[in-house]
Amino acid sequence: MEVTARAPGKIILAGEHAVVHGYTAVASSIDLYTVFSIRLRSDDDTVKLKLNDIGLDFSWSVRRIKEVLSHLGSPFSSTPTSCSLETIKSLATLVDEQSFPETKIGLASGVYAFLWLYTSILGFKPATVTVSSELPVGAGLGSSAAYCVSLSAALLALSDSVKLDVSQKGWSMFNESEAELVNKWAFEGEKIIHGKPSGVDNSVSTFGNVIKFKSGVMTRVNSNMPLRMLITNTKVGRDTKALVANVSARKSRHPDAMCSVLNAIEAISDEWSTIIQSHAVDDLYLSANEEKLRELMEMNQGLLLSIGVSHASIENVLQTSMKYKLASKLTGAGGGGCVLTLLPTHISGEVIDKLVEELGSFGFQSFTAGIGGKGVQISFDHSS
Ligand SMILES: Nc1ncnc2c1ncn2[C@@H]1O[C@H](COP(=O)(O)OP(=O)(O)O)[C@@H](O)[C@H]1O
Ligand SMILES: C[C@@](O)(CCOP(=O)(O)O)CC(=O)O
Ligand SMILES: [Mg+2]
Repeated sequence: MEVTARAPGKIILAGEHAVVHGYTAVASSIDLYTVFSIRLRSDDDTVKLKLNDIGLDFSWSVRRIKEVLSHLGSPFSSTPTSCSLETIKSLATLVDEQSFPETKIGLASGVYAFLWLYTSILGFKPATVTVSSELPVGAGLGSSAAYCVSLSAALLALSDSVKLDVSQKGWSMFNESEAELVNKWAFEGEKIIHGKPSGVDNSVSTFGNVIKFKSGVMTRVNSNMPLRMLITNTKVGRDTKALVANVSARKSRHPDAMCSVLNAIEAISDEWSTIIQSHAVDDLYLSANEEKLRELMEMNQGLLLSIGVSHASIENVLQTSMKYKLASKLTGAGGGGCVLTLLPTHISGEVIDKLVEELGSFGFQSFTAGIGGKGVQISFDHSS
């Protein structure tokens, strides 16, 4: 039997970075998924990991994994546990032995997260594990969270911790307490990749839809507004962990100024959630709300620039969309990656095409994605 789990990426509508410091963010799932498939093996004693998006394959013998992690005793745990620094070092040994290419070393933390979640949830069972994603990796659309959520979901489906109906056909959902367990394990994985994640990305990937998130607490937001965003990938590589650390360093250098900025970002998130929950009584009301969101995006972006997470490529997208009277803001950690441009309902397809073409002339790639769909899902294939 093969177990497959898929988890969506996300856009942060308002409040990235601020949310790491306990201020509110509003985020939505998007219909681009990361998919993990796991097939347990009985023919040999290896754990094989195929990372299709980055073209890397790994193979560890169970004996070697046991040997390297022997200081942990038995890593099986029914409750989500954090990976210690000492254990990360041991996991790095396992990865180094497979001669990880120097040019892709930034991706190694994802493999550490894999090894931690795998051995913690499933123990030392041989298997073939494959991951592939529709999300750009490291571009602000929450690929790290979708990776950790789909991996945790597939592992838990094979463990004794959750009891799923494996005879179900097609995609099925976890119940609330199972989803909560998936989310908690995924957060432990995100910690390995991000250092200090807020938890907003794994929560929206697990539960889907639109959420408000503050100090580790998620609230579901009932969006009643048709939201359309153009997502532009600047293709400038960046690393969430480094950007989050830079913001924290700036906060300790300028605590009062940063506190004011983060408070202002929180006010923007709160207003976002109020606006999208309101019911438009007519077209006039809808365009007035769209205009408010446009201004909130402009303000949020200005504040993100002030905390040091914008980038020349992001500013280029802002300037270009401004020519079409459209507002944009970075999404995720910034420093490159993806930018959101709000597409109001009245805008014509022709204008969008022209904007996409102009953005394309800089080497950027723009696309739209469905906003606010389901969270993590699981499916079982008995044919193999
Ligand atoms: N499909 C994938 N295959 C391998 N690693 C992945 C994949 N998706 C995410 N990752 C891991 O997540 C990291 C990117 O996370 P991050 O810097 O937070 O960017 P984002 O979450 O915005 O895409 C990568 O360096 C890698 O370790
Ligand atoms: C910057 C931050 O708010 C979002 C990071 O998103 P991403 O990994 O860049 O997709 C960090 C966090 O909330 O953990
Ligand atoms: Mg991430």
